[in-house]
Amino acid sequence: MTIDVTPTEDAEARLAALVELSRRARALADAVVLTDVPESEVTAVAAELAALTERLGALRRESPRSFELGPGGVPRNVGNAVTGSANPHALPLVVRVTPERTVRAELSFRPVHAGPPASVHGGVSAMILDHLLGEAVAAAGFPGVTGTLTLRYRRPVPYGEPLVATAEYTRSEGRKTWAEGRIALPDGTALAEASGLFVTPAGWLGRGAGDETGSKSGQAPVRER
Ligand SMILES: CCCCCCCCCC(=O)SCCNC(=O)CCNC(=O)[C@H](O)C(C)(C)COP(=O)(O)OP(=O)(O)OC[C@H]1O[C@@H](n2cnc3c(N)ncnc32)[C@H](O)[C@@H]1OP(=O)(O)O
Repeated sequence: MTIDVTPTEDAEARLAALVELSRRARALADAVVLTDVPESEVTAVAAELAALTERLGALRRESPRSFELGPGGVPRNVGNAVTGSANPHALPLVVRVTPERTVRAELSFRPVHAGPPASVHGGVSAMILDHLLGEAVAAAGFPGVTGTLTLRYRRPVPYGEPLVATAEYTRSEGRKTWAEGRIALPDGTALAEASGLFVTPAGWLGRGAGDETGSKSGQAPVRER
């Protein structure tokens, strides 16, 4: 995997502007799903948005930014659909690895994530848990891609309320690694639970810290098996 940019002061300032643009785009999406303004106003705003989209499209990349090194050599993935601060689709989820190598994220879904009345679409919860389980296997030294993901939806997941998502590695066998996770209320009441099997692609084995496809790319070093 190649690294997109060498960070410079200008690149960081430009990224900060993209992060702000993404934040405003998220607010726009929520405004779209909640607006009750008259049709004429909706039509006028749609026309303005078309013009803005054209301005942004004047210079286009082939794909969103991927893994890259930020200041201090810290890996990041600002274009990621779940965690990317420069991707309007992302919450963005901020994932922390605990000293025990479990992972944890505090999150709050928004109206744009609605599925059933007053609650979050099950596929959106699955997306968050898929990512979090992936972070858990990576934190344990067994990075991989999702092979299977199983969810149990225990209670409706609300939007607009603080929630906590956690996940942990459970076991590994050859290139297969299992993890479990959940989205819960702050008091620990589980709303959605997930278990998943992740497969380390054969091409990732034998790569560790310092390899171009290892830690430099933001992918955790692969543990000996
Ligand atoms: C720090 C950064 C953290 C980032 C976290 C990111 C989390 C996001 C995770 C994702 O969303 S990844 C995107 C969704 N997943 C994919 O796109 C995966 C697409 N599938 C593939 O690329 C390949 O099918 C895959 C790498 C999963 C397997 O291909 P292989 O050719 O390596 O599998 P192979 O046939 O050699 O099988 C190896 C073992 O895995 C098992 N296996 C393979 N695919 C499986 C599967 N899908 N489900 C369960 N088991 C599977 C297979 O049975 C076998 O088990 P055994 O060793 O016991 O025989």
